[in-house]
Amino acid sequence: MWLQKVLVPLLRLYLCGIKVLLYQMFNRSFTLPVLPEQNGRVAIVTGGTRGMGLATARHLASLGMHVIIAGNEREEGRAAVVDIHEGGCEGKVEFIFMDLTSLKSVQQFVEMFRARGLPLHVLVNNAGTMMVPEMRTVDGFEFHFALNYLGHFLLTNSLLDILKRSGRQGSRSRIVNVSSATHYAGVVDMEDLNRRACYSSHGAYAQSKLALVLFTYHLQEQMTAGGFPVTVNAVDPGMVDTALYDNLWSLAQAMKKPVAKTLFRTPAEGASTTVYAAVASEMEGVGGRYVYNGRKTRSADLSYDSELQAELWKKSCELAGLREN
Ligand SMILES: NC(=O)c1ccc[n+]([C@@H]2O[C@H](COP(=O)([O-])OP(=O)(O)OC[C@H]3O[C@@H](n4cnc5c(N)ncnc54)[C@H](O)[C@@H]3O)[C@@H](O)[C@H]2O)c1
Repeated sequence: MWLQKVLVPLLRLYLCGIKVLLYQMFNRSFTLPVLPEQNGRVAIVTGGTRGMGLATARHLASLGMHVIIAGNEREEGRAAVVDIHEGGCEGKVEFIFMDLTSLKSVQQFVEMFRARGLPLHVLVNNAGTMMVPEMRTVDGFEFHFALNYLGHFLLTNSLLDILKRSGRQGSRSRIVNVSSATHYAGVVDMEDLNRRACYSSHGAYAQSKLALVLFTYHLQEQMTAGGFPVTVNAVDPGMVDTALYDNLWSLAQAMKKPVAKTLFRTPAEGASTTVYAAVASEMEGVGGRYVYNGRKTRSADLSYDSELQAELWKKSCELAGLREN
């Protein structure tokens, strides 16, 4: 059990990391094309207070977008807003509190957003955590599963009617789910989504990122079937030097530092694929893709399993207290 649930996910995850680093050693970061102005359009970026979320929020605001940063760190949120405004961006930026580890907090954020009566053109599900020790959220869910996946599942579904209303043929609303190459090492354990049997932080992180890809494909299918003007894509930013690695074991931290300096991407480079999926003209009408380094890439074989997609969707509705549609 330990071998299969702890050691194997750990080795698979580090193997994924090595592959990404080798790629980054020989390939430059993706360069964004010229992006269209976004004046009058509205975006929500979860976890936009630092790292790639902040870089994404800054870039979208520089295009004239009204950006709402949703996060659980108020001080960091205020500082992010000041930082973006001081950079002389074109758009409006604000921070609204939302803790993705609490379903109630997500619902309160949605209520607050609805009360504003704003449209929503871009939703970037970026917030995340990695390799936290075994912990439960206030709702009793495993931390990675709740924060990286289930909170975003509830947020997206709760905002879907606004996204549908805000999109048009030729100018669809866009949902961008920030996944990771670690999803290739992931397994979704439908019998034990909360990983109670034998906890591995590596396995839990990889599962949450695979769940996001399964969710992306299933939701896109629903949008296409219903003829709704909304597209959904998953993006993979590569390995990026951010606070995400703060929970690594101390030995791994020490080894990471020199490697990160030379081979990791900067937050702005990492955010470029997210920004591309969120606003590039080339991505208009394009959905159900896994985008890496600005290109459509094949995701893990498991992620295309439509039965697993549907099963996860059904279970997620139950867990998040949503009615299945
Ligand atoms: N850094 C990498 O190498 C890398 C690689 C692949 C994917 N990713 C993904 O990119 C995304 C952004 O990560 P990053 O690298 O910029 O890390 P980061 O730690 O700098 O940013 C994470 C963001 O999530 C927010 N967050 C954390 N807990 C939250 C909660 N409970 N509620 C709301 N927001 C919360 C943080 O406040 C922060 O703004 C994550 O989803 C991560 O899994 C990162």
